[in-house]
Amino acid sequence: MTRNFFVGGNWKMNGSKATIDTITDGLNATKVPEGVEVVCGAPDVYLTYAQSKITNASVHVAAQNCYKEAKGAFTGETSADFLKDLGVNWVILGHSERRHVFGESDELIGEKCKKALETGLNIIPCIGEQLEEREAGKTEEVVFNQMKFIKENVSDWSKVVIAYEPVWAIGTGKVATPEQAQDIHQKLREWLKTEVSQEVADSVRILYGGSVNGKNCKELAGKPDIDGFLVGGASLKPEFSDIIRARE
Ligand SMILES: O=C[C@H](O)COP(=O)(O)O
Repeated sequence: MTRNFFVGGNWKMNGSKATIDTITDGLNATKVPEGVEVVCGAPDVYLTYAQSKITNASVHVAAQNCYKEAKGAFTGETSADFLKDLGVNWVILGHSERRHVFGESDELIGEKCKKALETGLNIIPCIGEQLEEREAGKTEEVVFNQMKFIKENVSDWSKVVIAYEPVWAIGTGKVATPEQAQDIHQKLREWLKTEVSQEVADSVRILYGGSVNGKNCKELAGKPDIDGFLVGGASLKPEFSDIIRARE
């Protein structure tokens, strides 16, 4: 089964109109290989601005989070319905910074996945172990448990792209080795086969995230169960174009 290569950028809480102009100029000038999907997670306040600047038909805009309710007294939150209304069809959910800086639980992330899918969005749910958990030999236990809460809330797997991001590799410059990443990706695919179906295990894209850059992307992209990346820091830089073309 061929899974189209997928490159997500996560700008996190970075940017300004001026820097978005530079980033989107780069994206618009990038020849995205056929079949490759590119989605960039912009801060909410810049979603419409980023959309207005992207002319490359292969590049789409994502939100970095949304809430589990459609509307109401939830000051400061963004609903999946708002995103849909703006024509934003992708949302990153359960990023490690949402989990560990803002204390989002597996339950809440599951509810957000459910609501976003019901609203018609495509979702990029994120999972990944912390350093102590890896060192304690608990990586599989942690990521399978995170997957359980996602699975219980997924109605349509064709709208899901999973991002495996070991927390110790995020923003640290300490990338997982291609073997470490492949090992967990392959185990996640096995888990999907057992817990969901062979078809879903074969078709769902599993991205790697954590210190991906223009130099290390090719070797990671060569691994059979790595279907793309979720890129933080390097998605703000010109090297993001090299990552988009990592399989060439
Ligand atoms: O969502 C992206 C990840 O947090 C990776 O960030 P990074 O590429 O800066 O390590």
